Amino acid sequence: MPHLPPPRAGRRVRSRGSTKEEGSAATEALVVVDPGAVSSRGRAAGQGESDRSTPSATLTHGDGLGATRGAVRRFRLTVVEGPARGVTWQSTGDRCSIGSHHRNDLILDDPTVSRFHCEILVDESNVRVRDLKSRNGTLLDGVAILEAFLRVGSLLRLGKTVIRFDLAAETNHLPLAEETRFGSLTGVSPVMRATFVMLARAAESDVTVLLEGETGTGKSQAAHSIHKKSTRGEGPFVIVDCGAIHGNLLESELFGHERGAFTGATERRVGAFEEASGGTLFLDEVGELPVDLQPKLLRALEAREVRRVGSNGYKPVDVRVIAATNRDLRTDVNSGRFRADLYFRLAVVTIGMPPLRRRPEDIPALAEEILASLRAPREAAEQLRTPEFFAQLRHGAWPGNVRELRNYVERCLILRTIEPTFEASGAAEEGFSVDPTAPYASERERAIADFERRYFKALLRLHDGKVARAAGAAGMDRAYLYRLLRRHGIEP
Ligand SMILES: Nc1ncnc2c1ncn2[C@@H]1O[C@H](COP(=O)(O)OP(=O)(O)OP(=O)(O)O)[C@@H](O)[C@H]1O
Repeated sequence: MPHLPPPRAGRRVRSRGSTKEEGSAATEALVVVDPGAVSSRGRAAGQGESDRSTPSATLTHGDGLGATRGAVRRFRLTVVEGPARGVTWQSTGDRCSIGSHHRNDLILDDPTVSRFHCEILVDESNVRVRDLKSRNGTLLDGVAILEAFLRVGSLLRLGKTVIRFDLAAETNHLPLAEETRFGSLTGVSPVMRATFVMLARAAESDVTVLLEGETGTGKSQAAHSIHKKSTRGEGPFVIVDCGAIHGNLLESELFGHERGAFTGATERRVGAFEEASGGTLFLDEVGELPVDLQPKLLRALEAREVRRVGSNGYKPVDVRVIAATNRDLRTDVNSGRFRADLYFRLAVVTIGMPPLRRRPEDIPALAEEILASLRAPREAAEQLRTPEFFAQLRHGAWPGNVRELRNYVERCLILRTIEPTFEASGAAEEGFSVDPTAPYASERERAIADFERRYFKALLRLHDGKVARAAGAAGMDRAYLYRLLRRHGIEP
């Protein structure tokens, strides 16, 4: 698998490590409503989930298209209570962000609604609502939720506003790339091919892009691939890891400094913006940018000119900016940790890199590519190319996504043995394992996915692989159980 090449003239800095409105939600609960309830009302069966969020940007899609046909059910929202009563909204894609800010899909002019209050995401198997750390919380049928499945007729309360959710009979068709590669990224799954469409469109323009996704999902690779395919591809690609550099130094890293600007500034230094001139500046972990630096970055993005620390004058720069984050910055905007104006400057286009657990069908292709890139002796690689090995890979939880997959395959290759995957080892021994370095929302997601996989495997073992019997014993619809088994790649 190709690694990100060392950037030309660039460098990579590795990571170190209003007043309260009415209707405040006192407690929050994670409500998981059986999505089968939606299916039984005529929804198309399928697989995939989605968790990434995006504002109403020019290029959006769901990471949970799960759509072999690239289609998701259309849905409709009706405001039934509150200042916007009577307003209706119909989806044209796979999501709807709701809030009082004008960059939402459904804009609610209600002071009790947060700027980015919540988001609704649809994929082939379910529809979910996710609260974006709103001030007054999101209540689903009277219960405060962080994330929950929606049913037809569900009522969502956001402050003083109540919205009814309905599915339409029609579907929305979302574009999928025919190619199974984009630059150095590989993906055969519909969700990855949908991502490739977004990345390709971003490469055609000079627009600022915000890449969102968990660690190891390929954000850096995506940024570099966009750069290479853009008209700036021959120019420099400069990377600054905003989470790795201390505040003061970060300012100098980004904008440069004059000699004597501060203690230790013995030489004049050109910053990343100037260094990337004619090319692309990649701001990794942009959510870590200290609050006092945010206005300076905003100014640089707006005016396309920078001022070195210790200098009086501004210098124009010709740079395309791509930023990446493993957090949902909208929640940081709500909490005041990230400036809204900077967020919008960065998120002109937002693209979500889907986690590997949402696209297990990509794993064999990725593993093949990893094996080829490791240039191992043929016989050693052949030993691993077994159906058992690939089946095990598909069942892994991969909280570290493609990076973890790569490390795992490499380890197996070196040790010439098939080691237990994360799920098979840690989770089975301890019953439950968590990664406290990962964001809470993604860890919770992973825990739920882990639980489902282990539960269904144990359930099937208990019932000798008889799905109908297992479904009956578990109190589930058989078709729904089949669908979940398919989603998790579990063979009955
Ligand atoms: N779709 C993909 N196809 C091929 N390789 C991939 C893909 N996604 C990720 N990788 C590989 O996974 C590893 C991690 O990718 P990358 O560094 O781009 O992830 P990231 O999202 O930027 O991670 P972090 O947030 O931790 O910086 C790299 O070795 C990269 O080559």
